[in-house]
Amino acid sequence: LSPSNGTASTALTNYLDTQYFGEIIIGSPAQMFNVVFDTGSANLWVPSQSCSPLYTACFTHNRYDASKSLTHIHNGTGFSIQYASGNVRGFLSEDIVMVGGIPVVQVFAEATALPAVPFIFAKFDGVLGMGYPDMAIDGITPVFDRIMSQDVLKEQVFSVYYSRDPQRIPGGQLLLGGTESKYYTGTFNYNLSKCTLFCTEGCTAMIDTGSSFITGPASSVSVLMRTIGAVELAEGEYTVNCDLVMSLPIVAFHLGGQAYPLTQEDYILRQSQFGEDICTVTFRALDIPPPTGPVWILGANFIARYYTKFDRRNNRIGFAQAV
Ligand SMILES: COCCCC[C@@](O)(c1ccccc1-c1ccccc1)[C@@H]1CCCN(C(=O)[C@H]2C[C@@H](N)[C@@H](O)C2)C1
Repeated sequence: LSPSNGTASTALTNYLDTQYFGEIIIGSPAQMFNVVFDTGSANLWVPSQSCSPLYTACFTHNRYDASKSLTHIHNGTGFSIQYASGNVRGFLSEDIVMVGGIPVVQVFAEATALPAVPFIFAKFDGVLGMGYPDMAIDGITPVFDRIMSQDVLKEQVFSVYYSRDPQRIPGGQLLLGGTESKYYTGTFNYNLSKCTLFCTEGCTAMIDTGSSFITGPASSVSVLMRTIGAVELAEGEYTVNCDLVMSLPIVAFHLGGQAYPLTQEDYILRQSQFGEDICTVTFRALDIPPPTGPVWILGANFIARYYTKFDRRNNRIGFAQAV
């Protein structure tokens, strides 16, 4: 926490433009964990020392050891959180959690059942939910809400920078309490709380720092894919011929009356597999049922282009051109 200006910065790692995560500390003495700062959820969990070694994904990640922390407070309540990829189960504990150098006494979950898929592919240990309290399982006050109630931040906001270049250090930044001028140009445009997109049903969008890609209603995504000549490879996953990438159109999202264009650089993920280039389109079809859906989820590749300010004071989201 830089005392001068009431902000707290956490450097993020960018793994292949698909996983962005940063370091937090839990307990005394410090136990370090890499976590995804996820605006699509609102709970903190990390793998537990008491996770059975049968769960490979626990074994290959840092695990919280309550018996080694002098500030650990027992809770023991059961915990389970459901993601699109399956659920994570465990039990609640309480301890000092440090984010960007700010300490909070936090109730979090120790994961004792961590599904191998997808967590054996995770370069991070756990998830720190940055979403609203009404998303929190077991009514636990989220980390950022506890930090805001300490009145140590200059502004009740946090900002996210995701770099587009895996070689760039740092791979991103989470800034609590303000915005980092070196990561954006121009001014912020704010969206209305309920932003509509080009889809006819006037669906909404959510900005999700914990999603790698952009997902949208299957009907709209398939129209978009047909327009750009992409072919469906696996369920909801599309690819294009790498030679045609340069001729792909710009795709713009309209949020709060403002256009947010994405170029092919922003929405094509070029990976080489077995020596040949695969060009994956980073739009995915995902039908989320009402009342939440239909909804577009704008993930990392959108945030990498548009530096995002989550303004909790005014309940709005601001975007500026990312550097
Ligand atoms: C930008 O960094 C993204 C981190 C990767 C996210 C992710 O790609 C992932 C990859 C490998 C291993 C684990 C996880 C992963 C899985 C669960 C939680 C957090 C990370 C997720 C894969 C499944 C679908 N998905 C979500 O539902 C995500 C949606 C989001 N809101 C979360 O709540 C779950 C994204």
